[in-house]
Formats: sequence, C-alpha cells, structure tokens
Amino acid sequence: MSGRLASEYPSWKKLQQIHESEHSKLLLKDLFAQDPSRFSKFSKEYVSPDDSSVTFLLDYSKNLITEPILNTLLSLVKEADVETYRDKMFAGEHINTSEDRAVLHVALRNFDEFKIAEAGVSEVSDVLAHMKEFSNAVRSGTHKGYTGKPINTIVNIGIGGSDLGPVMITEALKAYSKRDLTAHFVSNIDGTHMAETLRVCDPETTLFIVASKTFTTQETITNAETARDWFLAAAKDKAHVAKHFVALSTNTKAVTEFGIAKENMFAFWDWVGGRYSLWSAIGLSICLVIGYDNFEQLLKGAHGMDKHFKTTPLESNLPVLLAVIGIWYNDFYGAQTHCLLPYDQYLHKFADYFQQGDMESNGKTVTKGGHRVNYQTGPIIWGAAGTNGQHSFYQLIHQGTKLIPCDFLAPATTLNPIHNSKHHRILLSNYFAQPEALAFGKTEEQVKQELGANASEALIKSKVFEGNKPSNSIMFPKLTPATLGALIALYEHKIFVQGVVWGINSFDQMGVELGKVLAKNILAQLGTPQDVKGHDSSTTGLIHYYQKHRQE
Ligand SMILES: O=P(O)(O)OC[C@H]1O[C@H](O)[C@H](O)[C@@H](O)[C@@H]1O
Repeated sequence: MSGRLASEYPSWKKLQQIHESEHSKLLLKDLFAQDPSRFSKFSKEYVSPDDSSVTFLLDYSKNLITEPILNTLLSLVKEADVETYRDKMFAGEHINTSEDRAVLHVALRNFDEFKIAEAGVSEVSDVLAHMKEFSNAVRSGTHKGYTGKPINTIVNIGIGGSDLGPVMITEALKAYSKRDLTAHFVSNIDGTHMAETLRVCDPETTLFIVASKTFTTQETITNAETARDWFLAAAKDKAHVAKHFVALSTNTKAVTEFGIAKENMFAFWDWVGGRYSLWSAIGLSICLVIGYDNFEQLLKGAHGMDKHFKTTPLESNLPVLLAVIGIWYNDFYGAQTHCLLPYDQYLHKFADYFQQGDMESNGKTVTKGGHRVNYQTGPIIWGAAGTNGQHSFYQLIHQGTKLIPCDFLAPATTLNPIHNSKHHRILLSNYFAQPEALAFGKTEEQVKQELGANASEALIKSKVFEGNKPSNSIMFPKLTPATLGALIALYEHKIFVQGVVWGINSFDQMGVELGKVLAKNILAQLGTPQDVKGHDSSTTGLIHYYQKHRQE
C-alpha cells in the first residue's frame, strides 16, 4: 500500500518478460510429466498454530507456474513491502489512508495475542460477552417477547457487509444451528423482500436485528422502519420495541434516535470495514443461530490463520501464495475473473460473500498515491456450489475462449452421510475430476480414437479439450466453525496482499457513493414529469416511461 505502481517493480518487469518468452511452453501436462514431485513441491498443509484439528490442504500444483516464476512472484511481494504493510495492519496503523482509519478486523478475533493499541480494541471482549449473554437468553427462551412467548424467529435487517457475512455463515454452519429458530435476512430495499418475510413472521415471537455500521444506509433504515411499524401495529405500545428490536452499529446517536435503547445496541468501531465485519457485533445473528461457543470457534479459527499470515515466511504463507498466483493470471495472462467453486452445498453463498469481500476491496483504478494504474487490479469474482455449475457454466471454463482460474474447495467428510456417504463420494469424484479435466484436457488423437475413422473433422474438433486451465484445490477434513473461520481469513489476507502489490487502498469503497447520491436526487423528482430535471435524454426518458405506467 505504498501507493507505488506495481508495474515499476523490477520483478513486475521480469514477470512480463517471463510470460512473453515462456507462456507457450508452460503446459501442465509437461510440467507434471517432467517433475514427479510437483505435487509435493506445490502443495501445503495448513495446521492452525492454536488447534491441530483445524487443518486443510492447499494444492496449487495445477497452476501455470514453475519454481523460478513463483520465486519472482514472491520477490514482487517483497518489493511491494507487503510484510511491512501487513505488520502495520496488525499494529493498528491507519493504512486506510483515504478515510484515515485503522484496519483491525484481526483485533475482533485476537484473544489477547497481538498487542493492539487502538480506541475500542479493549472493548471487544465486553461486546462478545454481551453477545454471549443475549444469544444465550434468546436461545434458551429466557428472553421473552411482549406477550411472554419465547423468540422463535429472527430477522436480520442489513445490506452489504451487514448481510452477506451472516447469510453466508448461517448457511455454511446450518448443521450446527438451533433448528427451531428460524432466521431471515432482509437486505433489499425492494418492498417485496420485507413483505414476503413479514408474511411468515409472528410479531409476538420475532426478534429484529437492525445491522448497520453507519446506521444511515437508506435500505436498512427504511426496512427497519417498516418492520417497526408492522410490529407496533400488533404490539401497540412503543415500550415493547425493546424486547423485539436490537441494533448492531457504530453509531449510538442514530440508534437511540431510531428508538432502540443503548442497552439493546451491540457496538463496533470504525476500524471494522463493513465487508470484514462478520467477526464483530454484526455476527449476532450468527451467534443466535449456531450459539456463542460455535461463533467463538469461528473467530478462533480465523485467529489461527491471522497468526499464520503474520509469522510464516512468504514462500510457505498460504494467503501470499494464493495472492501471487492470482496476480500471475490477472496481470500477466489477462484473466478477467476468478471462480470460487465449493463442493459443499453448505458453502453455496461463499462466492456471493467474496464478491463483496474481493470486488469492493480491490475494484479500484487509482493507487493510494493518486496515480492511475496501468495494469489490472481486482478480478471479477463469481462461482457456485458444485456440482450445479458443471451443468451450466463449466462448458465455458473447459472450452470457451477465456482463461478462468478456479479454486475448488471440498470437505473430505460430509456432515450428511446419507445413503452410506454415496452422495459424498459422487460429489468428491466430481471435485477431483474437474480440475484434472481442466488441467489435462483431451487431445484430438484421443477423440479420433474414440469416434473412429468415419467421424467428421468438425465433430472431432468440437470434442477436444485443450486443457492447461489452472486451478487451486483446497480440501479440509470437515466443515467446522473453526475451519470455516480459517478459510475466510485465508481469502481476506489474500485480498490484502493483492491490494498492497497493486498499490491501492483495499479498505475504502468510494465507488458505491455516486449512485447513492444520484438516486437521492431522482427520488425527489419522481412526482411529475415536470419535476424531472438535469438528466441526459436516456435517464429522462426512462423516468418519464415509469411516470406514465406506474399505478400506486
Ligand atoms: O453497515 P452499513 O453502514 O449499513 O453499510 C452497508 C454497506 O453499504 C455500503 O454502501 C458499502 O458499500 C458496504 O461496504 C457496506 O457494507
């Protein structure tokens, strides 16, 4: 985050030369044939420094790299001073320069190991204790609604980082959840989201969690007001709001003005970025669903990865390895996207979560020093849970014209071993087969042999798989809260490393502001066609069309 242009580093130039002269020779088929120890060279097992049961294997051997290329990529990390910036992050320095803030999501899962002096850090354990007490009270039924009934439904109202983390984790850890507590997540300002949710809620037994770091987000505040009106239509007395509404926020003033008492607020601090906030009070819905102890396991799992990232030499540092491999494709091969493919239904929101985590962090054009980059920054993140994607978009990954690096993730043991784990064996056979097919493909000769002499040239060509498509594979024994924590922190730090190399600020999100401002202006002009002023003809035409056809 020096703000220097990555293209100025000597290793960057060297990597360009290597790519130019060697990429046509970098064939996975040959690389594996030439080196029987390729897998052991390019795979690493992570074992949490705190808990040996938290472990996974990262196999990065199916990448278009050699040892010299990897070493040059690691030199780039050195030249970009990633280690210094990493230490600055852990020390609480204000590395989010545009907002003059520290970046301390690591302090939320610290458990007293790193000494971090920043206002609020000493309060983390108090907030965790508050979350524990409250979630225990709701889960055990001692916290009662206004008619004396226990809570059986929670509705988290939040958007972006105040929604995606809790949604992803509660889905991922459903196996650990309290099954008689139903959780809903309302994010969209589209009234349909709230209306359809309220349809299945009972005001007597529903708890609303208003999650917003700023407590000014239009969607969340509007949705929360609607929920409060709906609740009061049944409960009548405003005093009952206290039993059914809590807030998760950094903004005490706005929370109390909304009508939620300070004691029903769970605080966090401006050094927690929205997309890094699931570890904070924003995780209250997670706590309610899986219980505080499991939530703490999630934090501890992430903390183990923080230690690994902080102390492991670059060549064995897993977030660093993922980051540089990503840079290799993004900046030298011209790959536009990166695909996350968990072979675990519980992780079906994993890619959605990291769309914000990665794209809001590294979707930037200007360095910290204010220079326009002359290279690619953050990739487009996408993906889906296996095997569904195989029956839709994998065609393009295998035979399309684009290079799409993929990460395949899977647990060795399923949490649902139905039919004697038959499902899981089939799932995993696909998890193993897809990276193999992508890497090694199928030659014209093989196709010819299969189809016989009479097959047309066109048919033969259509069945050829060029192969040489790179991927990482991550495998873990079982999806546990701690393992999930470690995996999320792995990707968080990967994003950090890439941001530092690219010289950008991964911790602001200025790009979301303009649309918000324009929408506010337009909202005030929606009344009559005469009110619509100051737009281009397309925007004016669209608003006029709406005004002609609306029925309210
Ligand atoms: O938690 P809030 O303050 O309501 O913010 C919710 C979300 O909206 C913003 O526009 C940002 O783009 C996100 O980073 C943030 O997570």
